[in-house]
Amino acid sequence: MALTIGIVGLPNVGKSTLFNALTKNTVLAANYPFATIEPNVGVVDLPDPRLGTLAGLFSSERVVPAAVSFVDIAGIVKGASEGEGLGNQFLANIREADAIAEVVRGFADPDVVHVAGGVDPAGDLETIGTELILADLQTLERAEPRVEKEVRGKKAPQETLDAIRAAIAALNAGTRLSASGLDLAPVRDLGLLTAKPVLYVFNVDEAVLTDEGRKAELAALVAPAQAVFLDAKIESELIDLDPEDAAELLASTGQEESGLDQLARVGFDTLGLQTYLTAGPKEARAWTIRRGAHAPEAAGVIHSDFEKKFIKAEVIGFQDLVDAGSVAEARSRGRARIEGKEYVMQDGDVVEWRHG
Ligand SMILES: Nc1ncnc2c1ncn2[C@@H]1O[C@H](COP(=O)(O)OP(=O)(O)OP(=O)(O)O)[C@@H](O)[C@H]1O
Ligand SMILES: [Mg+2]
Repeated sequence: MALTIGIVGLPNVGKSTLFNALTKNTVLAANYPFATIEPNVGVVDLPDPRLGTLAGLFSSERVVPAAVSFVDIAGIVKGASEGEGLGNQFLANIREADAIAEVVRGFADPDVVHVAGGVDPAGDLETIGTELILADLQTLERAEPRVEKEVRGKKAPQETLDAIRAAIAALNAGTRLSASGLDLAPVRDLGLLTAKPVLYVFNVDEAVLTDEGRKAELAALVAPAQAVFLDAKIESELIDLDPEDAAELLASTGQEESGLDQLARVGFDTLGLQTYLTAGPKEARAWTIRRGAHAPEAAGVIHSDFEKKFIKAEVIGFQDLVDAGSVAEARSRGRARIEGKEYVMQDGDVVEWRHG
């Protein structure tokens, strides 16, 4: 499952700095608005310390973590839907994304220009929220006459047209589609942006990172969506440090976990995803599945035949395996379970599939 997160936000708020830190790439992060024009795509490994442990137990040659790809696009300004700034055509680059990470500026540095005049997280959230709604309205209003014609020609079901009209009404009332309660399945192909889950990344400085009250205020602006607080500039320094120095730098800003690890974790959570693990002499590997997925669906992530010809699975909880020290010992302790089609996967299950 290629999980893709599209990064949006105003110009000059630190999207590319964050993207660089995520991907250890060096895309142009520059102190002027609209530094990014072409979209950048980077694939990031989801950090998972369990894989190293598994690789040790199985003497695996390599470790293959789950991956998340991030897409960094140009900044969006107020009026983008009417062509302000660089317009909103760049949003097309994230139509395929599974989720959106919205970067909001919370850092003060007066040397970094803010396109709307001053640091104003609430105002920025409003601006981007509105532009995403307007972008979806454009998409839907363009689709409506085409689908209407298709319905007349019996090439599309009436239900698609109804869904388009209901979505237009919700957006005109200022409601994001994900909060509209509408069944959006008939319009899935349109890649509507406000239908995607969003998480918010507040790009802040040390003053905010160490101020629990301020963080609570910012989190409240986006609740019930999740908020991650990080300093994109520090994150980009962290990735060049060895683990000890990195931990020290983090601790000095009052954090236990790097912002990037937080982002990966919260991103998975927002999307309702989890991972299960496989291990052998070749590789120890994490696989991305939906929370609540049954065993055959999880097997299908490796190969569609595993799902079609699913028979059963041998499942050992990660901690049980570590405690036992080997699969053989876990079996003799009765910790290796044989599970069938109805089994609901748990995060960190170590699995061996049996298929026909
Ligand atoms: N937490 C931070 N504290 C201070 N400065 C920061 C922070 N994060 C980013 N910056 C600075 O802000 C400037 C803009 O960053 P960046 O180029 O990443 O923004 P962007 O959102 O990608 O902009 P654009 O939309 O123009 O591509 C850079 O000079 C960067 O170093
Ligand atoms: Mg940029």
